[in-house]
Amino acid sequence: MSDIIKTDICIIGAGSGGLSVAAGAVQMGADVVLIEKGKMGGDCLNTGCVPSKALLAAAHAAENARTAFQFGVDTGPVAIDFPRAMDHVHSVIAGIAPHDSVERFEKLGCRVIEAKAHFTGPNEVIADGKRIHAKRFVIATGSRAAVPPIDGIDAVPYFTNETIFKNRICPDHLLIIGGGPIGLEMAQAHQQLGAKVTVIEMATILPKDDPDLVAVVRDMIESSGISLYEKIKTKRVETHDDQIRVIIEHNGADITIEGSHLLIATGRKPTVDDLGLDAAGVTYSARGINVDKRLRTSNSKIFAIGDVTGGLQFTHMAGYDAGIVIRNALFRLPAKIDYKAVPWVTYTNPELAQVGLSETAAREKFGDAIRVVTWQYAENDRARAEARTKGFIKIVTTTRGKILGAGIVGHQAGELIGLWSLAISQKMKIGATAGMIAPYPTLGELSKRVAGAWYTPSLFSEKTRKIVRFLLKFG
Ligand SMILES: Cc1cc2nc3c(=O)[nH]c(=O)nc-3n(C[C@H](O)[C@H](O)[C@H](O)COP(=O)(O)OP(=O)(O)OC[C@H]3O[C@@H](n4cnc5c(N)ncnc54)[C@H](O)[C@@H]3O)c2cc1C
Ligand SMILES: NC(=O)c1ccc[n+]([C@@H]2O[C@H](COP(=O)([O-])OP(=O)(O)OC[C@H]3O[C@@H](n4cnc5c(N)ncnc54)[C@H](O)[C@@H]3O)[C@@H](O)[C@H]2O)c1
Repeated sequence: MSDIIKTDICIIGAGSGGLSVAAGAVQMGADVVLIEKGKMGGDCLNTGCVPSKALLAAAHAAENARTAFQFGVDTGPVAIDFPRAMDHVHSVIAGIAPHDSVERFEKLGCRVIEAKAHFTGPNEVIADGKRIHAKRFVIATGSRAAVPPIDGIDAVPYFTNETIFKNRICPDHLLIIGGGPIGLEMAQAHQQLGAKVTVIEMATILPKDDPDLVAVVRDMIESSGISLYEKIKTKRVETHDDQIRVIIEHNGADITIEGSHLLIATGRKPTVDDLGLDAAGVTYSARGINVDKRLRTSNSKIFAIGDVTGGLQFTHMAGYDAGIVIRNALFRLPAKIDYKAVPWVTYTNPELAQVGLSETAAREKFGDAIRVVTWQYAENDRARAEARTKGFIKIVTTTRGKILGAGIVGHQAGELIGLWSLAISQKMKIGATAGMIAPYPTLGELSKRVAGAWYTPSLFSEKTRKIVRFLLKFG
């Protein structure tokens, strides 16, 4: 226990947030110690974004084959080899892993310690028997699945995001408690790979998203054959022979749903246990570590970023937070977080993407002094050519045309939302997108057309017609 390492920055957690701080800081000349107790790359690489999107890609491939007949392409019955779909998932992880590896970070110049870390005081962390004293610490310990205290839950086997990607047998009937992004992405992935799926949600699905956009996803979920129960109380879970039973209360009566497997996808809890936060003088709650706008904790030499702060739990936000910390810790700039233009995407088919204020949030802030314009995928020629006509784009502006928020539900919505993130972060007006030349035929034209729709009432008004008729009198 006598080794003392003195360093500029000590980072606890090598997930999306910790790795971004480490890579940035070391390449800018700081001495960096990076500590990871599990797999390098954290949740996103090993048990989150990457495996979920890889499994969805396999599932969408199956669905595309099933629906290819509409293009005159007959595939015959589609056979799913579930273990090979999982092999695809793990080959994608393995392909990305070197980028997040101990070897790469050591090559960059970081000292990587593979052990569990905890604070022993305001300026000391211990890991692997080494005492680390740093000018600044960064806590980037992420989050884990929060399992609700449902009666009987401790006596039934269930998956969380940490175990579901290890499963190599296609469930006969996957029961999913929780209809957020994890629940819905996994529901669609498994349904398209051949499982029967039931989703049980205590509120409404995707409760953080615009209900008009969510309605399109709900329609897709239900029409694909997934059973969906919303506004439901889960009373109890139990095993029966080799099956799992979920007992729910529906319209005042108890209903028993029986399935072969259970996935819990009911949100996250921050990883704050056994970190010695009290010794470090860092305050926290069940939601996560408290931080100010510069991401400093109650101990100003210790920063916290990413999921552990309980904010917007996305990989791109952990990366964004990392940039704020680098500016504060390395350059002593008072950089502050600004979450006005944070996009997020749920990668179901159709995808649902959102950035800025939703219509509801905008009405709460501006009352009726907003304008809302929409444009349907069905009116986009590329969407028609690809038979992807479900969905629409919705833009919310001030009455003077400042863009406040954008929501898109439809094919490739996640690829389309970037333009609107930029527009909001740069405080652009709707005229900028209306005037943009969009290549034809692309889904990108949706953005131009919805912006054009903003001008339709004034452009094709009686007043404009009068002006045009007047000007035409002059030849
Ligand atoms: C199924 C699923 C799908 C997702 N899909 C997406 C998506 O498509 N897009 C998106 O943007 N986000 C997605 N997310 C969210 C995303 O994974 C997280 O927001 C992101 O990983 C958070 O990064 P982080 O660095 O804060 O934490 P993590 O990635 O969780 O990293 C924290 C690291 O800290 C380590 N650690 C914890 N305690 C200690 C300790 N005491 N000592 C040493 N090390 C420690 C952990 O082992 C872990 O490696 C998904 C999440 C899940 C679960
Ligand atoms: N595409 C993406 O970017 C993506 C994908 C997956 C996860 N994530 C991130 O991971 C986070 C966690 O995802 P998540 O889906 O677990 O959490 P979530 O908090 O977003 O959704 C959980 C859902 O479970 C419901 N729920 C909670 N307790 C319940 C109970 N007892 N019975 C029935 N329903 C219950 C909630 O009402 C909610 O709709 C997300 O919020 C997001 O930040 C992102």
